[in-house]
Amino acid sequence: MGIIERIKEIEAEMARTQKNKATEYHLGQLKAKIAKLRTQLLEPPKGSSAGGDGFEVTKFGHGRVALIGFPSVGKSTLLTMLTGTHSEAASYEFTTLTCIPGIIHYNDTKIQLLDLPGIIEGASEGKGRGRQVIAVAKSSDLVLMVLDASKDAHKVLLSTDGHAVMMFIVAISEGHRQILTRELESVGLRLNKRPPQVSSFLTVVCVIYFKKKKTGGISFNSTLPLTHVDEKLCYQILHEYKIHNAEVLFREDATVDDLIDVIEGNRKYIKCVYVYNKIDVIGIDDVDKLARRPNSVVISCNLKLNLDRLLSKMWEEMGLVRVYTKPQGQQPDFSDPVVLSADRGGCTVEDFCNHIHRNLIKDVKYVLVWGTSARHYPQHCGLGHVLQDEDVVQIVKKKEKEEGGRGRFKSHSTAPARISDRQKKAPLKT
Ligand SMILES: Nc1nc2c(ncn2[C@@H]2O[C@H](COP(=O)(O)OP(=O)(O)OP(=O)(O)O)[C@@H](O)[C@H]2O)c(=O)[nH]1
Ligand SMILES: [K+]
Ligand SMILES: [Mg+2]
Repeated sequence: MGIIERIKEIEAEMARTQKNKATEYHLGQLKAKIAKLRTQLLEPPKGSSAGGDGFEVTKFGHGRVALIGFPSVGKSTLLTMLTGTHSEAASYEFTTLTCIPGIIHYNDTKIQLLDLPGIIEGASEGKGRGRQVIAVAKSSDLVLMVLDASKDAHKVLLSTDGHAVMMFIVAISEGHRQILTRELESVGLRLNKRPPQVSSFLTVVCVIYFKKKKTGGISFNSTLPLTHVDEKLCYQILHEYKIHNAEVLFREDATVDDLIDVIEGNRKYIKCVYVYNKIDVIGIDDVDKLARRPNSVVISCNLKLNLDRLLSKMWEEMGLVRVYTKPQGQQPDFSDPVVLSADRGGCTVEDFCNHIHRNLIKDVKYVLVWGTSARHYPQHCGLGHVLQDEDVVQIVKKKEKEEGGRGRFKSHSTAPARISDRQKKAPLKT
């Protein structure tokens, strides 16, 4: 039996099983079984070498954004509008068959936008080009889920005397949104969710702390009463993964799914903006409703409506931090920022230095910072200081004397002329 058939069989068993206290453990175990199979499904088939199907696009620029959606919602039209790179658009479904990259130039950064084939229910199991598309989505920093606003049809039934008696709101785009979210979730993508286990050396936000051990059995603890998972269920899930020695600490009232995510460890937490296209063909009241949904932007490619708002929302969600380098005695080059990201690589002075040159860090004495992250201008900062968008940084090296030091970065400072202008925005930002 193939992996997909086994998943289907377990899903059927879960559907048959009534949910109650007695079946809770069994259901948890089945969930873990499915998670394991789905992970297997994503592994590339043995003996196949990647390549040749038009989906391997080299990463370019400061971030990558993928256009995901059902066929004919306007993904290719949008790529052409935002990047100027032509991607074939037509009224028939599956016009696009591969991955088409374009570049958005925004705020002195370059963002790679990827047009992709439409995906449908079953994509994660390989329907259409589903698996390739999902793999590209997983490699992105942001997903734009494109939805067809015109598919949200309202149907009003009138009684004989002309009064509305019943109103159906057939929200097809909402259905599509749920299907796509499910498809992406089933292969380990988590949209707009906080990871249950995040630990970097700076922030430790752990919903579940989980660590495999060599010996000592399983220690299960929680810092608060749990309503979804108990010790027995946790043991059973771990057993399913053949884990017999581990430390598990629940810091929040997490679910079985969260626990499985932590054990699998291959989940990708990714931001998603819902883009409702084709608002030119629906009424203003419906546009208003869609626009009020969380993380959503309404647009029309045909009428070029609200594309600016989409770009600014995209920028906001990507959380890119532009830092301008200021050589001593000179103005920074405001057209050529070092671009950092809190999610990828970090935004500290150390990250900034490593970005310029990997050997630079050992020569740095301190840096001078102008901008919203500084309390006063310029602020002397160490390597751990966290930079913010549009900060200006001058590096002061250890060996340099106050006057006449060698190299690109000399000590002594002149305030950058444009900074006062730029920082007029500062009080708004902090
Ligand atoms: N009314 C309206 N039609 C649009 C808009 N944007 C795109 N379309 C039309 O929608 C159809 C599909 O557009 P595409 O850009 O090919 O859609 P796609 O999502 O790339 O489709 P596939 O590649 O087949 O998945 C075309 O006929 C477009 O002209 C819009 O803003 N309003
Ligand atoms: K199309
Ligand atoms: Mg297309």
